[in-house]
Amino acid sequence: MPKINISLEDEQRQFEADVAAIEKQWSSPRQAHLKRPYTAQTIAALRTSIDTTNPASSSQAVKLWNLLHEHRKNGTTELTFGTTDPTVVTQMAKHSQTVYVSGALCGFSEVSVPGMDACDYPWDTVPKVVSKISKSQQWHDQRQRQFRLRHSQKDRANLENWDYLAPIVADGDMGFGSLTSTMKMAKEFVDAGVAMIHLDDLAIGMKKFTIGQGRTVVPTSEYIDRLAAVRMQFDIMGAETLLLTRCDTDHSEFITSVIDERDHEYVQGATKSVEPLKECLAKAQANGEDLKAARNDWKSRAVLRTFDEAVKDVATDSEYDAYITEVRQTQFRSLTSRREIAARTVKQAVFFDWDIPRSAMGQYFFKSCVKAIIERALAVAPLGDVTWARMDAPNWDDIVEFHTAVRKVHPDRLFAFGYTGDYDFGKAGFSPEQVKTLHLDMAKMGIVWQVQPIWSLQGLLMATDDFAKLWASEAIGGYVREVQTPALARSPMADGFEKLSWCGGYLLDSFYETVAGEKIVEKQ
Ligand SMILES: C[C@](O)(C(=O)O)[C@H](CC(=O)O)C(=O)O
Repeated sequence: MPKINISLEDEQRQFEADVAAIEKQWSSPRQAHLKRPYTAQTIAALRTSIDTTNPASSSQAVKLWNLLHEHRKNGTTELTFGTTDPTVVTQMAKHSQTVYVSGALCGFSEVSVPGMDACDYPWDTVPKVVSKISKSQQWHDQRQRQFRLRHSQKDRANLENWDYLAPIVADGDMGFGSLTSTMKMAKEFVDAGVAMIHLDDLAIGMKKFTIGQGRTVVPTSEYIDRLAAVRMQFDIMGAETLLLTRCDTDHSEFITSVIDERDHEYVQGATKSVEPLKECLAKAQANGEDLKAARNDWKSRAVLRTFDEAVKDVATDSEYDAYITEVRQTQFRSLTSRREIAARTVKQAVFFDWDIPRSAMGQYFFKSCVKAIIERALAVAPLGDVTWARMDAPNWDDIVEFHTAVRKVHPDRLFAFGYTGDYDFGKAGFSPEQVKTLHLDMAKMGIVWQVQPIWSLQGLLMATDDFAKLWASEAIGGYVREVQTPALARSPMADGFEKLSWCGGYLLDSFYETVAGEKIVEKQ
């Protein structure tokens, strides 16, 4: 292997130039809001010798950044939906300016063994789908360009000209493993051409929405580390890729560890001396009892409370006032510090044990509230570009409280919001009129990117069901009437249906013609 032929002085000069370029990028209007826990020197030293600092992901990210800022300025919003299918993406491009690749959808349709959205598929599943979609977008852009440019300038006025290169936003879930898995995933996303990815604070292997138990979050410090790992990977690549800091703390019921005192206010403990939950459930299982009922019975016997609530239960009003006033003098108090204040301000002993309720997997009980979500969102905001507080159910007051509080600290913040498929707006107190203008009302709070992530599960399945029924009952007669005729009627130049344009027939011909040396473009 030959040695690298560079003098020590040149190597140093190159390194200093790299550092200066990184610092310049970090102070640009696109990146100036970001705060890293590392220096440009560290990043410059982590790079390879080959310049990889201009990936397609960067131009797509800047396009998205500009689009979202335009919406923020105008009080409007981008509306998109989730898909994994490149053919669907071509039609979205006419109406939406971004595309969403949902992890839930990938878990159903893009894996060898499908399953519920538990993020248990390989970490490169979603990046691969982004790559597929991005290549397809580029191909549609290429074949449209070629089709247009084979027409005279005058004729082009009547041809469609879609922006197929809609920035792709993708689901990075919780990063799928250790920090290095998260970095690898971020790298694959950038290489795939993604414009923005979101990462959340859920615990790996514990993402559960459906079985009557809430979700599990990781400590704030672990959430921050995850996002810092992604930011570092983007920086190593010199990428402008956007990071959407999603927070899944809303309605989470567990936390994996109490290592970070910022979380202590929300951890629940037993306030009665009962047997550990784990033992109670093991006994119930051995006796063939209903585990859910046993769990609920145990919870009512253990009387789960946060430490502050436990103090309130035993203190007089004036004792509690003295306790909470002192607690609030510092923003994040550890349990030890809280216990110490209670010992001084409250006469009665406070029984509180957060180990008794721990699950067999070691989780602690966690009491979610809007304040906890706000604190987490603020803790990670400097590492990211857009913020999303994911909600299990739409709650207008919570939405307003969250966005108002974060905007107080970051007035220019961009926000995202996902409408989960089974949101029951009526049950959540929304009138039909409110739902009609909800996207606009949210836009006014800076929620500039709004997504229906799993449209495929509701919309596409319904459309497919309808068509399958029609085809089975009316065959080609039904097809001609309901599909072919209206599709062809979208001429002139309905995207995809005229002159084999969508299918790339002309592009294919032009490859053959070009190789054969024929002049195919009538230049004006
Ligand atoms: C956005 C999401 O992460 C997804 O995978 O599409 C899901 C969607 C959903 O559950 O409806 C989520 O919000 O967690």
